[in-house]
Amino acid sequence: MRSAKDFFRPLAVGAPTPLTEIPARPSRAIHFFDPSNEKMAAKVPQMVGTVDVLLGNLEDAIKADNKVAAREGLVTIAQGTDGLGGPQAKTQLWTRINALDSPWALDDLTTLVPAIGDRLDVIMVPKVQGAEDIQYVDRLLAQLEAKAGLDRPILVHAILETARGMVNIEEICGASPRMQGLSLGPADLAADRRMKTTRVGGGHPGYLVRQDPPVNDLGISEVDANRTTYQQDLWHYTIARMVDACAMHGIYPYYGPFGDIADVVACEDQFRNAFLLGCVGTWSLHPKQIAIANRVFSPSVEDIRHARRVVAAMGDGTGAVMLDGKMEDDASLKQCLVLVELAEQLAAIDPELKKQYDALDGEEA
Ligand SMILES: CC(C)(COP(=O)(O)OP(=O)(O)OC[C@H]1O[C@@H](n2cnc3c(N)ncnc32)[C@H](O)[C@@H]1OP(=O)(O)O)[C@@H](O)C(=O)NCCC(=O)NCCSC(=O)C[C@](C)(O)C(=O)O
Ligand SMILES: [Mg+2]
Repeated sequence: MRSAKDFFRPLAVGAPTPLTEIPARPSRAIHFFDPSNEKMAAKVPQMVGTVDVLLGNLEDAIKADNKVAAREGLVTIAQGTDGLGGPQAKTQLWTRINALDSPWALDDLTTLVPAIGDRLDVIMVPKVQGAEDIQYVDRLLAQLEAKAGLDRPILVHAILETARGMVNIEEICGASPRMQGLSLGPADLAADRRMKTTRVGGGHPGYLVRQDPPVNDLGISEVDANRTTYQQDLWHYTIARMVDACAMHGIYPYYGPFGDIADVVACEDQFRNAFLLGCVGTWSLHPKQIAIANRVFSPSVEDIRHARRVVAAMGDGTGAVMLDGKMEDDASLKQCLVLVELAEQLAAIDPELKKQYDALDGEEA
C-alpha cells in the first residue's frame, strides 16, 4: 500500500502528475470495434460524435492471428481520425489491451502509448485479479508516458472477470489514482465462478422465484406447478458490489456486454437495471446497441421535470415539503441533484437531449 502522501506523486521522473479527481465525462456507450476488421474500422470515422466512447478491442473476440493487425489498426485509426480521443473530444478513445499474462499485453502498451498516448483516454485491463495488476500497469504507464513526453495521465479501467477480482474489488478501485472505473465481464466471471450459464450477460430463465402454493383446508400446500414465476437478475449482487466500490473511490461503474444482439428488448432491460442501480454506462457490441445505451443512460425528460420541481420546492435544501402527495426532504433532493447534474453533463455534448431538457425551462415548478 502506498502512503497517502505519495499517492498522487508520479511513478516515474517526468511522468504527468496523477489526477486527484476522475472527470465525469459522458460514457453512456463504450462501443467495441475490432481494429483489424476492415468493415468495422471503416465505420469508425462516421461514428465519431454519435457515441460517447469508441473502444479498439485487442483482447478476446480478436483472433490470435490478428492481434498485431488489431494493434496496428488502432494506431492508424487513432492517428487518422479527427475528433477522436483526447481531453476535448466529444468521442473518447479507449482500448482494451490483452490480459497481462498473455504474450501480447506488453507490446500493446509499449506500442500504443508512444504512438497514440495523447489520444488514448482510458486503457481497459481485462481479468484484473488484484491491486498488483493495477500497480504493474500504473508504473509501466508512468515510464512510457515520461518517455513519450505526455502531459496528461492515461486512465485505467478494470474488468471484473474472476472471483478473485470480485473479492479484491475495493483494493482494485483504490490501487491507483489512474483508476477510472470498473466493468462487469459476465462471461469470464461466470466461467471462473463455475456458474452454469452459457451466455454473455443477461438473465437466465432458470434463475427464478415462484409464487407460494395454494393451501388446502388443512393448511397444507397443494403443489401446483402452474404458479407464476418471476425471473431474477443473475447480476444483481455483482453490479451492486461494483457500484459501492466505485462510489467509495470516486470512480465509475459500467454494466458490460449483452451478447444477445437480436434481443434489443432484454438488452434495454438489463442496461436499465444497471442505470437504476448506479452505473453510468455500458458496452455496445453492435451499432444497434448504441442507441439503446444512449437512451437508457440519459435521464428521461419526466425524471428531470420531477427532479427540477423538487429542487425548486426545496428552496435552501433543508427541511421537508409535500409535493404531489409525497414527502420530499434533504435526501430526496440529493437524489434529484444526481439526475439534474447528469442531465447537464449530457446536454453539454448531446444537442438533441439538450433540446428536450431545455423545453422544460418554461414549465412552472
Ligand atoms: C457480434 C458481431 C460478431 C456481429 O457481427 P455481424 O457482422 O454478424 O453483424 P451485422 O449485423 O451483419 O453487421 C452489420 C454491419 O455492421 C458492422 N458492424 C458489426 N459490428 C460492428 C461494431 N461493433 N462496430 C462497427 N461496425 C460493426 C458489420 O461489419 C456490418 O458492416 P457492413 O454493413 O459494411 O457489412 C459483431 O458485431 C462484433 O464482433 N462485435 C464486437 C464483439 C466484441 O467486441 N466482443 C468482445 C466484447 S464482449 C467480451 O469480451 C466478454 C467479456 C467482457 O470479456 C466477458 O464477459 O468475459
Ligand atoms: Mg472476458
